[in-house]
Amino acid sequence: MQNMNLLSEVRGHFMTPLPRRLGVALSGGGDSMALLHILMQCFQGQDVEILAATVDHGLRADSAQEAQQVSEMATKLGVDHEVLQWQGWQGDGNLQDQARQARYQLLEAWASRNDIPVLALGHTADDQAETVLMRLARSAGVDGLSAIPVRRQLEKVTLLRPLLAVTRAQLRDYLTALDQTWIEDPSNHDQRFERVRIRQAMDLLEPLGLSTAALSTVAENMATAREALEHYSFIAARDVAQIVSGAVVLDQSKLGGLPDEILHRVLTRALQWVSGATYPLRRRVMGEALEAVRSGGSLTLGGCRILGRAGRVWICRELNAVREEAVQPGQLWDNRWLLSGGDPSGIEVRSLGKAGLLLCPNWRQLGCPGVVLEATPALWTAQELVAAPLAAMGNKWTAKTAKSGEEFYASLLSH
Ligand SMILES: Nc1ncnc2c1ncn2[C@@H]1O[C@H](COP(=O)(O)OP(=O)(O)OP(=O)(O)O)[C@@H](O)[C@H]1O
Repeated sequence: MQNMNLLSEVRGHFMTPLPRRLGVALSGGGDSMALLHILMQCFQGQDVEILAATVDHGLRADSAQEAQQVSEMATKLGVDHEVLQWQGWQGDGNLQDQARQARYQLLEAWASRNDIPVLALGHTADDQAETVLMRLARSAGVDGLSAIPVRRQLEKVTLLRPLLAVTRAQLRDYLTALDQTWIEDPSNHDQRFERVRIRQAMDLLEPLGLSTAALSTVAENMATAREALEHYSFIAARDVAQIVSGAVVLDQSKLGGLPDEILHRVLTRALQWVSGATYPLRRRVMGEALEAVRSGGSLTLGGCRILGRAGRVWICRELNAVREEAVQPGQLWDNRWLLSGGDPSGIEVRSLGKAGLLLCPNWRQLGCPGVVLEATPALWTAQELVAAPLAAMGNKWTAKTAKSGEEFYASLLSH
């Protein structure tokens, strides 16, 4: 790709009016350094201020020094730069995943603190192709194979990946022609990482026609298919699903006409929305759930209870999966219910695990009995579940469902 083409490819991702401020997630590697240079060239002489930030994960001995080096490179280019520190690693769980989530959170917070509406990331066509291969290895469906999106809307910031059609080699050539340097991350050669092994395997796949370009095209095709599926799932959800007291309730008589893929999407999102999980459940664990829903049966899955009752299928929270610290007076039962109007110091709420929730008066109301809400399938309304037992204990609470149905329908669309 010639320089001019490279610039117009990147420029083409920006709609007018241009953002007044543009953030760059700058790891200091070749991709994001090239991105910074290209954006500076694209918007030279225009009213777009470019700022950059680097996340120091603090996981390698020289990471702070490297972040400092990146900061100096940016400052030399006249770009305002900030190092964002991550100190959250507790030593257990999936390090890669936690580091990635933390990185995105820190970058998003930085952008929103600095009134930056668009944050550019340096993912390339190679990242896209590698991601498609990794997803193939997990037997992914349309969503997984659509891999890395060009654009994603977060609460206040749009993530933009304008280099997704550009290869890593093109970016290296571009930087070399400008006589610019970058930092090589040693973990890019660490065989323990799946991405590194996949990258090496690409050399063998290329002669078979499984090229970076071909795999990137698969991702593009899948992203188009995904959009169509989301559109129809959204329409289907509005028809078959209602939100009742924080539960998703499906009308079983309407499910027969739905293709498996559409029902799968509605159900996956329903389980994710009810449980509050960060990620949707994997496709391979959803088969049983689909069957239960179609047959009106019951099942516990992913922190939810699926309950067939009189022509309707309820997808509600499994009490046993609610963490104790998530249950608080005022915001009861991991944010399912909002309580207001009573005396917040007058009540204690405890999770009893399998047994249910215990609502008991504290020292101010000694003498009143506590109320145990059983975890066994009872399909309470907010009033029945919360306000009535509390009122019986002399507390004048009102309760309303904290989660809105619109939120659920919107969750079927990726933004
Ligand atoms: N430490 C960092 N600080 C700032 N930006 C970073 C950092 N690491 C990665 N990035 C940004 O993310 C882009 C992609 O890098 P990389 O492929 O390592 O990220 P990733 O987080 O694994 O990507 P994803 O999780 O989205 O697949 C980089 O080009 C850069 O824009």
